[in-house]
Amino acid sequence: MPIMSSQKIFNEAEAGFAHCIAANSGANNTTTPLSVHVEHKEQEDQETFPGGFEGPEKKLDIRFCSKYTGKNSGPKSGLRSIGKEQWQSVLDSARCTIISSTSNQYLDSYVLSESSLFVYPRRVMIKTCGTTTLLHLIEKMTQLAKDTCGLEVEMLVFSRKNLNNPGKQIFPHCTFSDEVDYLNKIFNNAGHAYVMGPLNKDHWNCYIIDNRRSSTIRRTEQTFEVMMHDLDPQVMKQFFKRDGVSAWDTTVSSGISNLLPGSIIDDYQFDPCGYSMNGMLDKWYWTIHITPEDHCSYVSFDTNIALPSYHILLANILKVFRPGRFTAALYAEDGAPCGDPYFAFDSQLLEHAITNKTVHSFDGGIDPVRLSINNNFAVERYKDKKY
Ligand SMILES: C[S@@+](CC[C@H](N)C(=O)[O-])C[C@H]1O[C@@H](n2cnc3c(N)ncnc32)[C@H](O)[C@@H]1O
Repeated sequence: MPIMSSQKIFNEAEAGFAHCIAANSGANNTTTPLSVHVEHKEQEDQETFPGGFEGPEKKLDIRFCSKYTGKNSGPKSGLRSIGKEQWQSVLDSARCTIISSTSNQYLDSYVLSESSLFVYPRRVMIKTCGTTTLLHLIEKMTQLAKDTCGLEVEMLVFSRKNLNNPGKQIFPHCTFSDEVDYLNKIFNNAGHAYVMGPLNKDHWNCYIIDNRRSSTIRRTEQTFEVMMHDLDPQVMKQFFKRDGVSAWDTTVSSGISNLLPGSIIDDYQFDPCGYSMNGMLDKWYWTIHITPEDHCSYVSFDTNIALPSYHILLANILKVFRPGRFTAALYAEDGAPCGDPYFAFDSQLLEHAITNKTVHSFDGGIDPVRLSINNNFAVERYKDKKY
C-alpha cells in the first residue's frame, strides 16, 4: 500500500538568506564550463502575455522498453535516431518549437520556445510551459517510438506544480483531474495520480505508470526540481535582453554556469525578456527556465544528476536566484544514490522555514516491494524576503 507522511516544520530563518548561502558556497570553483553556441532561430512574433506568463511547466518523463534484444544499440540508437524534423512534428501537437539542439555521446538536448526536450536512446524528458498542450503529443510520440524504434512505454511520470492561471490553459490542462482522465484514456487506466502538498497552496501533482514486466529490473533514477516564485527583482533584471550582452554573458555573470561546472550549456535569451538553458554533464541533463517579469516571476531548475545529496546544489541555486518562496521535489527510485528522500531537505542547512513536507512511497499493483518508489516533496518559504 502507498505510504503517505507529511509534516509541518516551522523553523525561523533567523540567520537569513545570505548567511545560509555563505555557509554553503563551497561549489564556487573555477572550472570553466563549455558553451555551445548554436544558430538560433529568431522568434518571429513578439508575444505579449496579458495577465502574466505561466512559468510553471508540465513535465513528461517517459522510459521505453523494446521487445527485441540486440536492437537499439550504438551511439544514435533508439529514440536518438529520430531526427529534429520528426521531433518538431511531435512538438507541433504541444504548440511549441525547437529553438536549438545540442548532443553529446549520451543524449540529445533541445531548447524549445517553451522549455526543453531531452532524448536518450530509451528515455524522453520533455517539459513545456505557458499554455502549451503537452499531453496532446503523447499519442504521436509513442506511435513514433513504436514505428521507428520498436519501443513501447515502460514507465511514465507526468508531473507539474500548481499553475498560476489554470483557467487560461487549454484542455486537458485546466485541472489535474482532467489531465488524469486524459492519461487514463490513453493508457487504459494504468496510472496512479497523487497530489503532494496542500491543495489550496503550492503543491505538486504527479501521475505514474509503471509497466515493468520483469522483477529483475531495479530502478536507480532520481530527479530533482526546484520551482521558484517571487524572485529578487535585482536578480531578474539580468534576464531582460540588453544590448551587447549575450545569453552566454548572462549565463556566466548570473552564476548559472558555476552550478554544475564542466557542462555543455546551450542558452537562449528571449526578447524582450526570458531565459532558457539546457545543460549536459556526461549522461545527465539539467535545465533552467526563467520568467523574469516582476508580476509573475518564476524560475525552474531540473536535473537527473545522481548526487548523493542535493544540499549544496540547492543552496547554490537559492544563492543565484533568491526566490521569495519555492517548491522542491525529489523523485527517487529504490536504488537511487540519494538514499532515503525524507532527509533530502535539511531545514537546518537551508536556514529557512519549511512550511510543508510530504513523503510518499508509491507501490505498483504487481509486486509492491519491487515497484516501490519513494518521492519526497517539500514546500519551503522564506519567512521574510531578505533582498
Ligand atoms: C524563458 S520562457 C520559459 C518559461 C519557463 N517555463 C519558466 O520557468 O519561466 C518564458 C519567458 O520568456 C518570455 N518570452 C518572450 N518571448 C517568448 C516566446 N515567444 N515564447 C515564450 N516565452 C517568451 C516570457 O515572457 C517569459 O518571461
